[in-house]
Amino acid sequence: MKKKSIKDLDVTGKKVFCRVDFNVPMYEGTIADDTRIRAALPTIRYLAEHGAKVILASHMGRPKGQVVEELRLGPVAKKLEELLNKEVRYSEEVIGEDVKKQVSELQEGDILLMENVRFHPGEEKNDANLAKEFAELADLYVNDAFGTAHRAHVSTEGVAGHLPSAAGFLIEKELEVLGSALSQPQRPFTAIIGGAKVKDKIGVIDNLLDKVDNLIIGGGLAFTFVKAQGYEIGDSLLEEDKIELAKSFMKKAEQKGVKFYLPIDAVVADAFSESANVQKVDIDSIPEGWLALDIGPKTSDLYAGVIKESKLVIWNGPMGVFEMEPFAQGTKAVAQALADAEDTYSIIGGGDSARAVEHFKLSGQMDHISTGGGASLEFMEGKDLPGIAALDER
Ligand SMILES: Nc1ncnc2c1ncn2[C@@H]1O[C@H](COP(=O)(O)OP(=O)(O)O)[C@@H](O)[C@H]1O
Ligand SMILES: O=C(OP(=O)(O)O)[C@H](O)COP(=O)(O)O
Repeated sequence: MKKKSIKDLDVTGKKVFCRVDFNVPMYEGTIADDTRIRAALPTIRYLAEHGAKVILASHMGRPKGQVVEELRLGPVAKKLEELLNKEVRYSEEVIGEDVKKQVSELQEGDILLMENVRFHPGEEKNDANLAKEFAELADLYVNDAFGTAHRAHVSTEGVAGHLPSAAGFLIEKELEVLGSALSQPQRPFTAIIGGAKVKDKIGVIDNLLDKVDNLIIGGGLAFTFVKAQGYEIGDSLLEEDKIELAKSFMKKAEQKGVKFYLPIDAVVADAFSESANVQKVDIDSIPEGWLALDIGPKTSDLYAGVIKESKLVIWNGPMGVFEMEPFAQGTKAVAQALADAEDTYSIIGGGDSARAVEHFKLSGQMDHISTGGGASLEFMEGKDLPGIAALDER
């Protein structure tokens, strides 16, 4: 089931609705990491150089169907202009008169970025009317938003039903690299899961247990498991209704002979702040009212040892709140262990994990840095990604 590539489309003179993932981390109004924008450049350049009228669509953050000023794509349009060295038009609305007018004015090779598609309440509901409205803007649909390919939203899935469609270069590359690493994984195969999107990732763990030899848990996610082990976790991140599920995963791991690693110590703070009081404690001693914001040094050593012995490691989600110096050590230790492990093929998945590796200046020592966190995980689980499934076949 090979999907069409943009090279299979005749794009010259055509209006191409191109979904990209410009969900980049922002810090005080500026783009903290432009990896995802750079990753989309080959497709955007190809379209423009082949005379397409390019309409770019992306989301940023989770504005839940409302306009959130800080999540406007203006800074992204500027950054894109800088990277392409070419004018990028920008509309401050998702759909409406301004977008329509600007689209009608596009000449061959011109590029227009529309506003954050998640400002529209229909986007995440995969609303049929919005899909038609997007489709009416264009002649062709290209999806290059690998990071959002696991979402069945209008701009990633719904609109594909109305237009001839194809995958962009980034999606092709991601599928090729991830597909070949996972078709017959080198073993021991280790997955490291961290970060804060507990709801999203907890289900992934279930499926990974069928595939991996070692499963390492860190980040905010870990504390639902620590609680399930029977320890007190103070005010750490907790998904109360997932405790039973966490218990069942630990049982499944045991039955399947998968080694399941959880933090044995933690860095705790009395507030979610860089200037909080901080201490390192064993996992059974998290004080009441304190928050665990990083794995501790004993855990870092334990995890580094497992990484060293692995042949393939996929890593999604930081081990702690690495953006704040006092809670960055765990993430740094894991990144460093991956960088040092020469016989280990390392795949980094996800915006924040990629940002962490970049932050520690270790990107060059990783084998593949995926632009998708949740998307790469779901792909590795063997799930169909709706944003890819919806594209035309060759
Ligand atoms: N112990 C923790 N408590 C709260 N937040 C955490 C903790 N550990 C990591 N985080 C946060 O998780 C965020 C990343 O989570 P997530 O979006 O799930 O990762 P990714 O983008 O790599 O998939 C980071 O901003 C980090 O600060
Ligand atoms: O950043 C993203 O996912 P990731 O954090 O799993 O890499 C994508 O842009 C998808 O965003 P979403 O998880 O809000 O749908």
